Amino acid sequence: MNSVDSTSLDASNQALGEVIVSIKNVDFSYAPGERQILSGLNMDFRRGQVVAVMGGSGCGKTTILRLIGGQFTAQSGQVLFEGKDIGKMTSNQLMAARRRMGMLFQFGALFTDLSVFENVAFPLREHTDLSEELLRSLVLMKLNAVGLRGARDLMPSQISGGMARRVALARAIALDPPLIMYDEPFAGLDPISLGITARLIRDLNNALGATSLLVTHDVEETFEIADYVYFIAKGRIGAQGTPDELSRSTDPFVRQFLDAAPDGPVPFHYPGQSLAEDFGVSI
Ligand SMILES: Nc1ncnc2c1ncn2[C@@H]1O[C@H](COP(=O)(O)OP(=O)(O)OP(=O)(O)O)[C@@H](O)[C@H]1O
Repeated sequence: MNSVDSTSLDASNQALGEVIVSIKNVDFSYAPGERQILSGLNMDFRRGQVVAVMGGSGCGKTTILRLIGGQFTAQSGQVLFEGKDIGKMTSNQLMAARRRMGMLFQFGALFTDLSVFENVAFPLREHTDLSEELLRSLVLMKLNAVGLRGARDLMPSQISGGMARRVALARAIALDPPLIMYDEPFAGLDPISLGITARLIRDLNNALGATSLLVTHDVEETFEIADYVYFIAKGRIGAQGTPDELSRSTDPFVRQFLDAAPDGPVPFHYPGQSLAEDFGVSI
């Protein structure tokens, strides 16, 4: 189903940065005997790249972030972060690894009782012993990078949703993480804020020399900023390639996403009983 032939992929891979996260043959379900969410999943995330993970609702995109963050462990296979198996780390090693991962969760919730400044300062206060002066400079630099240095003293209730997302972004990069994970960074944003956030994700990634992993449904913005895109289907990779390669793809699965078709290889209905069984009628 892959839209890219493997020979050209191998050749282009050699010119790319080193792999920072590697998912190797991962099988995962949330509990024994429950539905298998991921099966035989393989993915690589390379330094310097913005990589998007897309796919139908409930296909396991957020689960992939949780495996990388070590909140859950795969039943088989490996999730390697900077070459080390996340699933085999001690809690101290895992904490150290997490300090090297910036996370922006769905709707990027801020601490409502802390100012914009203190929200961004929070991870620095938690994880470093920086002097107040140095901390102030770092926070203002991060706020400057997202265009909100002037908003430092405002409370979350005093800023717009788009601004709040940018503060959350500044907080996610406070510790200069080599890996930044975004879960639905564009959810609920108006088109202008959405465009600004997308551009910021790209620009911050370039400025930090980091790797950004983006779980999202917004094809247009994502294809503008991503270097590489994985489409997940049935617990594994349904298609992968650069935005250009995927845009030219004739694969029905890829087309369903790009053309926003309601039904296709990805079914509209979550698996369940038939209509006849639920409504007691023969259809
Ligand atoms: N903690 C959990 N325990 C049990 N099942 C879960 C848990 N979290 C998620 N699931 C199930 O795992 C599947 C994958 O969920 P996940 O959140 O990874 O999907 P997703 O692709 O991110 O979806 P969406 O795009 O709708 O956010 C879903 O069917 C969900 O119901």
